[in-house]
Amino acid sequence: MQSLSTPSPIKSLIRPRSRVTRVSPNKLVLQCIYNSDSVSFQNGVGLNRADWQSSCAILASKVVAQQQPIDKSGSGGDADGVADHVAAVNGHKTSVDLNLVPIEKATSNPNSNTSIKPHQPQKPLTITDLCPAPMHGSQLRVAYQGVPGAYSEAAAGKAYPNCEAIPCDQFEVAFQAVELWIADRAVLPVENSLGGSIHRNYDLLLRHRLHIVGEVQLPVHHCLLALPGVRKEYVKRVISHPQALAQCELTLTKLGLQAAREAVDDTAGAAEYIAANNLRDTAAIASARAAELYGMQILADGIQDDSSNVTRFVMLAREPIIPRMDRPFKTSIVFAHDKGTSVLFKVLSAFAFRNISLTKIESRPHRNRPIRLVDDANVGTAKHFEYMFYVDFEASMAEVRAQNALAEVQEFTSFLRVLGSYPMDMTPWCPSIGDDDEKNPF
Ligand SMILES: O=C(O)C(=O)Cc1ccccc1
Repeated sequence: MQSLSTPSPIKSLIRPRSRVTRVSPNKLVLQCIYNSDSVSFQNGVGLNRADWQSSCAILASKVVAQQQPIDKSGSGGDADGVADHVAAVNGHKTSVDLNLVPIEKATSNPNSNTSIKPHQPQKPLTITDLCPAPMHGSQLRVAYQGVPGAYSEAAAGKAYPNCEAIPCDQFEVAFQAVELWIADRAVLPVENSLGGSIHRNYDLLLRHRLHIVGEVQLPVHHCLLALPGVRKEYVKRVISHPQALAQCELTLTKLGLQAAREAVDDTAGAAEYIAANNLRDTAAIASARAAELYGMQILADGIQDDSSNVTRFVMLAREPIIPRMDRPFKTSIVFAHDKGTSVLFKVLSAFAFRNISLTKIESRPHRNRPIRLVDDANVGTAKHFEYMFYVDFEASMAEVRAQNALAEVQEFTSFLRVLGSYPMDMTPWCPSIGDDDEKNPF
């Protein structure tokens, strides 16, 4: 049975040396003059793009805050202070003076010198000026890791209906595709309700300067796939993404499969590999769509160990979205601290005292400084592992309480970055098909 023709995934891309900047004619050009940091750039050239985009978020938060009642609780955080809070948090330790100048109308002659006119009084900015009209996914190109039939592809379709999903052979490639303007967004799994966090993507979030602009929670329904005619007894090997293998471990054992488990890059890729190589002793854990795409039969359906198996994906973009307060928002941050006692307690209390709920705390090795040695003449040298801490909390950066909490956290951390402030996925979901009691008698 021939597999359907499917686009081949983007292979590794050359890591960009300089960030590609492309400003569309109607896009405002930020002329950001940073004081004390002595960092300045004109027309979006000079400072790296991510800092420029953070400035957009700063400006946007300032604009949004000016539309919100100012917090009179004495906890500070007036509208004027908003840019400083968010500026400090995004790594700009000084206040930012933003002058917005509209660029010249694009002329027909590309070589004409469309120099920026001196600043003249312009009509007041509105949110629409800073928030390009959503494209509702109709023209969006969305990079994901895997091949067609992967759950990441399904997540891309849930996040951006009618988008053009672009398969990439590695998570890193999906990041680079967005940075190189090959894609407009990337959708990547970050955690699963059974298998836990996908650490690779937490590390990549720190290494790259993309912004989290949304999340989708996707119920994952695993199937055991094999070539037509293959019986379960013939299977000597089961291959799939490590997360999928972990999510189906108990069920595979209960199915009596005496087969070796082998991890591959993605679930649908496992099915494609079996079909392409006509492997009659190998089965894949993948989606029903992968079975259809690669001409495979479903030996067992709904084999995840728990019917409420959900994977959380995040959507990444080159620019942050404007934090709002009209719907439930979540904010993701990453921080590190040098030394000092009970720093973690202080960080958590900065949120607790403002009644902000945390939904996630994840620690990852501090790649640049994995171990800190603390000498004590009396008892020798203590070796402290150094960590980066990722925290998700349920508040929008447009809220004064969130800005104040981060301003406080920034006081006792050596590094703090806002990965994104974005709408929570509130879509109802039904657990995967299957009788939960029968599968989970414990
Ligand atoms: O391999 C895939 O299909 C992915 O998209 C990664 C993944 C694997 C298992 C559960 C959720 C996402």
